[in-house]
Amino acid sequence: MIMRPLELPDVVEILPVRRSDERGFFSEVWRADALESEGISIDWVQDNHSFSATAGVIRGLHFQTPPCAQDKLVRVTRGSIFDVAVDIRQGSPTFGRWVGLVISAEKWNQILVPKGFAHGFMTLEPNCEVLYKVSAPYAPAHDRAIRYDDPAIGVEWPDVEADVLLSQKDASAPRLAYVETGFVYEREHD
Ligand SMILES: Cc1cn([C@H]2C[C@H](O)[C@@H](COP(=O)(O)OP(=O)(O)O[C@H]3O[C@@H](C)C(=O)[C@@H](O)[C@H]3O)O2)c(=O)[nH]c1=O
Repeated sequence: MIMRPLELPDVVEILPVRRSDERGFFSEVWRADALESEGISIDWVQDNHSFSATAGVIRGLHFQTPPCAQDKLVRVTRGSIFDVAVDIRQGSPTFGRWVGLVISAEKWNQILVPKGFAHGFMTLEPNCEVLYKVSAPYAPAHDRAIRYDDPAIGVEWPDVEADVLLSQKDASAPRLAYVETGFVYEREHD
């Protein structure tokens, strides 16, 4: 597995190796011991799978508040998405900043979005299947959404020449300034 840090510290792109032969391919998509040697140790407790039928579907920006916060490891087995993580840790030097990258079945890459970040994605084509692991179970009372187009965050969503399609929850989500995220930035020890 190749690890590639992104512009926001702690958000990481992971590139699993794909071993191909005449039958197809085999790939280790998560391996605790390999990631532990990179300083990443996470106990996953739930696997999610979502399907979006059209291009332009936006899900997000979502997170669960502490103590039900979730790390997420996201990958795509069909189609492609523009995936976004936003730093929502109060006091963080990068609070409110976002990072985005294309995750696709073709690239076979993954993004690790840690606790303290809101997460969302836009489908870049029809029929996208997104799979992700989370480190805490779904807790509806702690589930929060932030507006995908909050100007204070300024995510540059790609132009996919399709109407944006949102859930009702996401269409009425508040801006980050009005959300109590519950995350406080902890400076790393020297
Ligand atoms: C997230 C979740 C939803 N649900 C239910 C609630 C609802 O009836 C239905 C759809 O839920 P949502 O509209 O919240 O689904 P969706 O908008 O796809 O939410 C997801 O978006 C991405 C960006 C994330 O990061 C995820 O953590 C999650 O928040 O599924 C579960 O049963 N378990 C879960 O873990």
